[in-house]
Amino acid sequence: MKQLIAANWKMNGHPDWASKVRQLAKLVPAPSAEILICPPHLILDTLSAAADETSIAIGAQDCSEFSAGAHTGESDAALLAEIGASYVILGHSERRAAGETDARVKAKAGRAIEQGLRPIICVGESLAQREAGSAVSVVGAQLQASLPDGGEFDIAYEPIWAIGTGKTATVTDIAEMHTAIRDMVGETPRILYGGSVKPANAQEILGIMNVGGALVGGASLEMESFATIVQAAH
Ligand SMILES: O=C[C@H](O)COP(=O)(O)O
Repeated sequence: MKQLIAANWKMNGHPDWASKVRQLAKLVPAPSAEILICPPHLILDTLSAAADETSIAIGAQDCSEFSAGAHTGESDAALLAEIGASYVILGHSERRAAGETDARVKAKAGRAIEQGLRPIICVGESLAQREAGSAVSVVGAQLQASLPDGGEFDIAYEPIWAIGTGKTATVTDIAEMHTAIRDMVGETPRILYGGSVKPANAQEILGIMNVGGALVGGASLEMESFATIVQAAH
């Protein structure tokens, strides 16, 4: 399977940013990796229209575990798929910090798969957990409790202390964790790395064994920078 280079725009964007999708398509007309942009839900349909006839996929940043109904403020997976999403990020640490549980991530993943979305399930340890030597067991427990029972999905390993901080995990840390995750989940899911991925370190990170792509935050907001990361994939 191709590596997946995913942009998580978080709460950044504007309908005008459709132009960024067109710019990216021009910068990387024949990418060797799969490209995904996950914009805020409010502009997902606009971005999806801009991505039409390009090889860029559009994804959501979360979805509800419920079907349509009395769930104020939630995003229905069926509707996200309808307006152009093919992926959904689930269990990002910024949502886990706001109370998202493993059980809820698992329920959301089940619902997403049912509606034709491919979940990217995020896991990762805090700095305190890494320093205590429990990074692998923390991530293992998250995986056990939050992965769906079937269907196709990807995993993103994002050490919390490396997100938006400019600190990247070392090659050894990434290799050890990705190998541990691979041993836990088997051959199928891609295992993306996320946490301060940027043009300067992308090639090295994407070359590590068992790294199936990258989930990029800050460096995905400018298309020149994101395109360089896409070009570093294999
Ligand atoms: O979802 C993306 C991650 O949170 C990484 O963000 P970052 O590249 O800004 O560190």
